[in-house]
Amino acid sequence: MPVLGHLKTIHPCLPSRAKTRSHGGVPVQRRCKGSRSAAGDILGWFVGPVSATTLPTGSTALSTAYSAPRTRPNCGDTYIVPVARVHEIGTALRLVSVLLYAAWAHALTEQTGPLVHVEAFNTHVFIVNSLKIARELFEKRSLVYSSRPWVPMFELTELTDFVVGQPYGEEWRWHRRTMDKQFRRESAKLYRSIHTQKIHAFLRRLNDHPEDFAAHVRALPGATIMSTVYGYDVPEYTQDRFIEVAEEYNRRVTVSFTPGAQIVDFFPFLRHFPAWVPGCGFQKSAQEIRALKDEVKNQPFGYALEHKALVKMLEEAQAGTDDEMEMLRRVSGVSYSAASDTTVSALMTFFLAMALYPAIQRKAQTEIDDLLGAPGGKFPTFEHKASLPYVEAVLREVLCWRPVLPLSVPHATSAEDDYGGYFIPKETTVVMNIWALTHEESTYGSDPNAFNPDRFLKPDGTLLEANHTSLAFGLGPRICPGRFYAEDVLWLTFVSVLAFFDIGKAMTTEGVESEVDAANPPYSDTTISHPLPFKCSIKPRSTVVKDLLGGVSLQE
Ligand code: HEM
Repeated sequence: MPVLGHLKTIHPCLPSRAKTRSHGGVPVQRRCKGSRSAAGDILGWFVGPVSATTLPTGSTALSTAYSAPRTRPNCGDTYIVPVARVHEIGTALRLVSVLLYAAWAHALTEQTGPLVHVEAFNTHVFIVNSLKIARELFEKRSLVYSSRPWVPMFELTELTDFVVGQPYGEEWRWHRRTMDKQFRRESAKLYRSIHTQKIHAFLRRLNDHPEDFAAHVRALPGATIMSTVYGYDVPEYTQDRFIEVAEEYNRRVTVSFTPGAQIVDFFPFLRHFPAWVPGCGFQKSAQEIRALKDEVKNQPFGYALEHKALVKMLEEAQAGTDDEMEMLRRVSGVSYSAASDTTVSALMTFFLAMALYPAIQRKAQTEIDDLLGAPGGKFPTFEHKASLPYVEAVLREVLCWRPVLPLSVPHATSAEDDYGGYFIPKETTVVMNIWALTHEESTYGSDPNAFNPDRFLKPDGTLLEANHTSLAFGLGPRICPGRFYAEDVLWLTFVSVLAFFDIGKAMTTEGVESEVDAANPPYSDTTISHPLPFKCSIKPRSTVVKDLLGGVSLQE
């Protein structure tokens, strides 16, 4: 079989300029003595840098790699990986994408160095695995490290309409200021009555149909954000056009932007070719995504203006110029995409963790019961937040144990830089490995892989000062603007579910608890990582709870 390409992973530290040859301004390292020939079997190749078991399936690449034991590669080794035994180019490109993920996954383990360089098809990616370096690059040197990589599919699908895809510069600043204004800590508090209303409706659905908990979880963040941004109430239990389009947009964007998923990612000149040219089917896909994006941006915004919804963000739109109106359309348009899937992931991790760690669930419930009385007596509210440190610790641990975006959203350099004597060229992709940062033993203790909220508490049960949660939202000027909002939705959902329900492992048909590996439950290897579908048992904690939630009137 022909060899179609090479993927090099360089482990685990960057070469200094003095020690390496330079190729196109980028350091090149010596080849590892143990490298095998280009005719090698692809599985055989990965015995070295990446676990062989991660490769053929792809879908389990990250989760497998988290646990796969492996030996530490020698500092400075270069692994040349042949992409062989591949029958057609599409498969080859997908495979390269899997290889990239697998290489990144490898970087997730503590055996690698604090900074890893991966190169594929002349694309250079630096992965930051240490909090110290992350703070240095993304915070102290934020002028250089706050842009986004240029990806042909971003351009073709006009992702740069949205703040998340915009390069660092004036337009991004303008969008970002508006976003920050609407979602900063104080503003986020204004949306708490919306959260309360939507979360109470969610509890009622959970009570009525616990077996459909995943569907209820999926609906909740969308309902809160649509109400917050557009004053639009998503109808319950029925198909909704705004939600359908936004979900379809999210799905298409996720699939299309998997690294290497499109041939145009490797051969950018193809973006100038029309869709009918063989191999340019990505053009049709890009056109469909553009149409969905326009719908996401325009339709609910039109609704809000038509109904004169006095939503905070849109108050300014009434008197805005055309440019300001377009900016508001975009800023509100990105909110659903950014808020929904991310929050769903964290909510699902919560249900999973509670099913897997019953003692922790009991401890949180005891704290709540001590404050509110017997289950079903009272609804928890934001007023109770400061008195429930253990619940807050559960929230922090959910976000750190299985970070929603394990590799964040890629950054890019807007100028060349030297770090620790190593050269990082302009327009290099730089990935903040949130997973590695939230599993650093020096910060999180000796067993960072266990679900253990106590790591955020002092011996007297009060919370540690440092807000570790924020790492799950990134660092520096591109830190998630929706973090306060998201934390509010998550906190009230967690505390309410714990107050009213017991979550346990699902029973098999034989009546025994189904087995899940508590230390390493399977997750998807997508940019936003989700627990793979699982079942659990959800039961009201008392008949009082059942009656309370079954009642027609729910507290606002
Ligand atoms: C659990 C929920 C969430 C998590 C874990 C999360 C995490 C993140 C992360 C890691 C980034 C990338 C930061 C970077 O590039 O360094 C990000 C960006 C972003 N998030 Fe969130 N997010 C969540 C919810 C939300 C919500 C609710 C909103 C809006 C209301 C939001 C809006 C955004 C936007 C607009 C960006 C792009 C910022 C920029 O490029 O300047 N996110 N988020």
